[in-house]
Amino acid sequence: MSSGEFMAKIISEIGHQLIPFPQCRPATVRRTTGIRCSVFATPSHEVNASGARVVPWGSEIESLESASALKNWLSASGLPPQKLEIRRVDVGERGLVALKNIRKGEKLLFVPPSLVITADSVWSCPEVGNVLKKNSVPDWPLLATYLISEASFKSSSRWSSYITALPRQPYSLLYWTLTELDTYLVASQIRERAIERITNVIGTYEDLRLRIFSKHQDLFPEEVYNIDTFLWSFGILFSRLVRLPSMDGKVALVPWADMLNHSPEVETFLDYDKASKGIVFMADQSYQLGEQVFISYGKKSNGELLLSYGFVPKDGTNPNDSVELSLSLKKSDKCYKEKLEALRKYGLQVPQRFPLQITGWPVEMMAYSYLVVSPPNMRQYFEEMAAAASSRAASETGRKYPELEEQALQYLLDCCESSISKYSKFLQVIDHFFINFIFLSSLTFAPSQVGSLYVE
Ligand SMILES: C[S@@+](CC[C@H](N)C(=O)[O-])C[C@H]1O[C@@H](n2cnc3c(N)ncnc32)[C@H](O)[C@@H]1O
Repeated sequence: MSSGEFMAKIISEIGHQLIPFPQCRPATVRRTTGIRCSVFATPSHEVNASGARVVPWGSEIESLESASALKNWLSASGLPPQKLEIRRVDVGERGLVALKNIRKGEKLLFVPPSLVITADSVWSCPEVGNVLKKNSVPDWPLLATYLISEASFKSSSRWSSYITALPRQPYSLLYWTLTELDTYLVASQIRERAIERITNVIGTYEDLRLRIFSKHQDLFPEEVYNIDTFLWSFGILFSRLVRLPSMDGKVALVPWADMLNHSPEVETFLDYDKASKGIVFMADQSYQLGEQVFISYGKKSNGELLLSYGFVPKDGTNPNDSVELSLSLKKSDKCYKEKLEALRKYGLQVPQRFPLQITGWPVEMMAYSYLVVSPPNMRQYFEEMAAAASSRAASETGRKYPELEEQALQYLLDCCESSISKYSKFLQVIDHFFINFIFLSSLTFAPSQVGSLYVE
């Protein structure tokens, strides 16, 4: 099936049917001959335990051999001596650990700009880069194509050691089948966002293929530039690309620094330091020799971390975790029309989603709930409640209606229960899933990472 057909299928079948993902297509091995700029392009896609096609570059994530080759190459290319070292770690499989005791506030890690990949990086095949730039391809698809192009040059590419150390199959929802999304994320908004993201990646590839690749087949052979390699490169970008605030938000892949794993308990992040002219970050806590050092990928919920990085922190460890609760007017409400009008006036929808955090919920959600349960004799307050629910009326936000309090809370409780009840199917399949997981190791997340999906 072509990626276009796949996209049409995923759009038409977003429902509950089982559909194959593109990596399930039979692996075809073709060799390129005499292709200028792609002389090393001979990908022979392997198939992993679950039948997914994996790219012929990168390495298994547990491989430390490629990581130490990366370190040697970086050192020879200008990476100064570092306070951190790549090791196998308990959280994130591979990560950076302290080579000495580190004080809070200490500047950690230094990567010079010459070792950073951005949209301005030099291409091993300049013609490929020129064609993309002439067609005004934006940064993300440009970088995705850059990674594939450099990977196809194998050891002739400047980035060969870096690419070899990248995961061959990044942990990413891009590799989940629709059945897996339906099974494990049935009641989560992340399911829709994952489908949207997969559809966007496929759409982006299709756009590049039709607009550019098909017109320059000598530069962009399908053996190299196909949906499997694009799923890989976008998976790498989603899980490793950083935005550098001090470089006007420029996006970059920062070899070495991208070996840092995320902890919800730290706030420090990577940035360009204008004074020392390199990528650095400050430790916001002290570390003992041999301890893993973390950065923050942002204040993200467990669902958002799963969406971009393919993992979920251990239960209860993410203070930024939140789930979205969907509230709606009751169809049987005698004042349905009036309430709907009031909500629309303040830009609210039916249903409307609100974020629920372990630490509390937004006052706007309570106001929406008051409106849902308020009886006809309180119609003079409908607008006031809708305004408070939209947070447009600062003075009304947080106002209480004691006579409605119990009903409003009961309504919220019912909504929570109804949302959680969608996971009954999940609970039934979980045992089955674990048995399969142990024997096939076929899914892209570890059992310890599954637990908190339940609460979404
Ligand atoms: C920027 S990379 C970090 C380096 C990565 N561990 C490696 O070996 O290539 C991001 C990926 O690391 C893993 N990761 C990062 N933080 C994690 C955490 N707290 N728990 C589990 N996996 C994590 C996820 O697979 C994520 O997609």
